[in-house]
Amino acid sequence: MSNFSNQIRASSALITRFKRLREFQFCSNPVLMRSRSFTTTEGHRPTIVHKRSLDILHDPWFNKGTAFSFTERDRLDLRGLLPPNVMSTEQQIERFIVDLKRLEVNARDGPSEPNALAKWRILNRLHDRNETMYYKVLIANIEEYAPIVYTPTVGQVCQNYSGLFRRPRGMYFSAADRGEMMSMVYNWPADQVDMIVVTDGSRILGLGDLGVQGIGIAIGKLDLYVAAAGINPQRVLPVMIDVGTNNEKLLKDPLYLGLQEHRLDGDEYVAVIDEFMNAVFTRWPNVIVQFEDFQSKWAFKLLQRYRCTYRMFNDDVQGTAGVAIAGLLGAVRAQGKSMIDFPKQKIVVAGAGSAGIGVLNSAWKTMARMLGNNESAFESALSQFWVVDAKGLITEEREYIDPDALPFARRVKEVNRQGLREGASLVEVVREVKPDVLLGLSAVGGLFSKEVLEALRGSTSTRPAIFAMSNPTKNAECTPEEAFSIVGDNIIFASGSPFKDVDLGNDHIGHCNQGNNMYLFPGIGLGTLLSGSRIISDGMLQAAAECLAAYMTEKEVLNGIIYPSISSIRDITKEVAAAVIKEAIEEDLAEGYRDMDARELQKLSQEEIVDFVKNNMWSPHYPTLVYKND
Ligand SMILES: NC(=O)C1=CN([C@@H]2O[C@H](COP(=O)(O)OP(=O)(O)OC[C@H]3O[C@@H](n4cnc5c(N)ncnc54)[C@H](O)[C@@H]3O)[C@@H](O)[C@H]2O)C=CC1
Ligand SMILES: CC(=O)C(=O)O
Ligand SMILES: [Mg+2]
Repeated sequence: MSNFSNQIRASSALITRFKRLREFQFCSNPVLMRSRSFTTTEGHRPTIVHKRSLDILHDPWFNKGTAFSFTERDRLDLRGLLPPNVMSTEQQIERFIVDLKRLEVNARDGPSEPNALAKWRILNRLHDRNETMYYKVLIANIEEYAPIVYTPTVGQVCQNYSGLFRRPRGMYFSAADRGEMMSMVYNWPADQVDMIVVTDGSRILGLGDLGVQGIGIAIGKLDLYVAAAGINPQRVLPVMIDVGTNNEKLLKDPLYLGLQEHRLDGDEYVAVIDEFMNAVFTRWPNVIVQFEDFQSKWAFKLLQRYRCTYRMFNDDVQGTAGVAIAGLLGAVRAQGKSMIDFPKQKIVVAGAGSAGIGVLNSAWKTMARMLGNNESAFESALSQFWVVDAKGLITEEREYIDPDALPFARRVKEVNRQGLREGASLVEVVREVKPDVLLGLSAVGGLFSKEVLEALRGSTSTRPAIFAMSNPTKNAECTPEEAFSIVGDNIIFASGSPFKDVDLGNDHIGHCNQGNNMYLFPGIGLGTLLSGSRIISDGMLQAAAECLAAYMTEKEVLNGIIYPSISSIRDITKEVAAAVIKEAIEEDLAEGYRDMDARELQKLSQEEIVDFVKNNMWSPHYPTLVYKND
């Protein structure tokens, strides 16, 4: 034992001497000295920790794994608990990425779905070991790994969650917890929570009711909050409200992790959500709650119920609407027209659920505003939309129309004049209307069939736009290959989940945009947090959408690029957050954040607001740790 200790001490003394020598050489080289400030934790204050030894290694927040320095290992009783070689962060990441990539090399037929799930597993395990490194990897490789932690793979993760579940992440409130939620929220270790993403699992992406397994989508969205908006990962909380499931397969599955009873409904359901909202806002009065993937039946009702009382929004209704508006305005510009021509666009929407109706309402209001914002402007704007759901074209003749879809039901006489009728099929509608835009939020993969796309060739637009926005990939209404090959090279194409650009030959690229609410929700949340607004107003949401629309340059939109690349998501999120703050200030809603009170906020210029946002975005780095026993 003592021999062994002596050996360790001797070799570590040697290593220390070698390191000092290297440090000396390093310090005497001014170029290396400059670059050093980027690679060490110098300049960051130490973090006081109240644990040592294995407790540190098992704590993903403090853990640095093989990157603990020798002095730190001594200080924190870690000596002997880690392999002796001290790695830099860069080395750690390289080792991790090599492991991740090995899967691709080994896969017989190239990257495949099981591969994607395996990547998720590896990333998730990294998250459990070392959160700092996890977010470093995610931020540095966002284009590659957003499709793993978010759509499309997150859909598969939710479908398989019972099997994938390892360490718990987030909180679960169930129908069985009624009356207990107020005390339960205190079981969460963090005294401060900035962002909650909550789902009841009733409509996960386009995959339907996945019950308790829907927690995966809340986790995925919050990963983007950290990576894109720089929300501190110690202050995010994924939440699953398990009120049962109507998915018969899950009800019978012996491995299912949730309540095996049918969903609560009516007043009983609302009482559970009310109790949850009351509990979280009591413990964390400044938290922002994002509702995610609630079935349409409840999405609108809960939004109306809470939006004037709590800091909350519904991402599927409001985030999607903003992203769609930005894309629709981009599509107008891509035709070489001014945005103000938007009210002339003929738009066919397939899908009248939470997402479709959210988009329609927002597009209607945007057109009406451009036309003068009066009664006749609203009336005239309405005539630009044709809505098709599972029963076909919605007209006033329909026996029951969801109240949220009612404004968009076409007059029967009017559609008759157009050669259409109640329940007309999508292909008939496209053929007769000859729309500028065909937008899908139906959750039906392949809905934009060959016939539908052929009908769109008759569009009166110089540059028809196709938005196949349903997720995940297999639920997209069509693929970009289908769209470009059938409708033509000149179209604008966007999809909810990522697809590769299409090679059109002759050095031409058919650009595939990702039209996903990920471009807005992180900025809406961050902007609300930093403004200190108690609610999220329509104006704040509109400002977010306009900011995204204006982000793209004229050259980009003319090339068919209407959304930014995901690699710039941190930058676009910063701009969106600043736009949200500016609007909150203008509407007199901003109450300030920490040292920046409402009056100080009001004095900031546009650039200063952007700097304020930037300075409050968390970035992953290892702080120096110091033990303190109290
Ligand atoms: N790209 C993005 O950012 C977002 C995409 N979505 C996607 O939108 C889809 C729908 O979401 P929700 O509106 O909440 O779902 P939902 O289930 O409430 O609505 C689906 C709608 O599609 C209609 N529909 C079904 N079959 C149809 C058919 N054959 N033809 C035309 N319409 C049909 C239904 O009648 C219903 O109105 C999901 O796949 C979701 O992933 C949702 C939010 C954001
Ligand atoms: C993107 C998203 O929120 C959805 O598909 O539901
Ligand atoms: Mg969603």
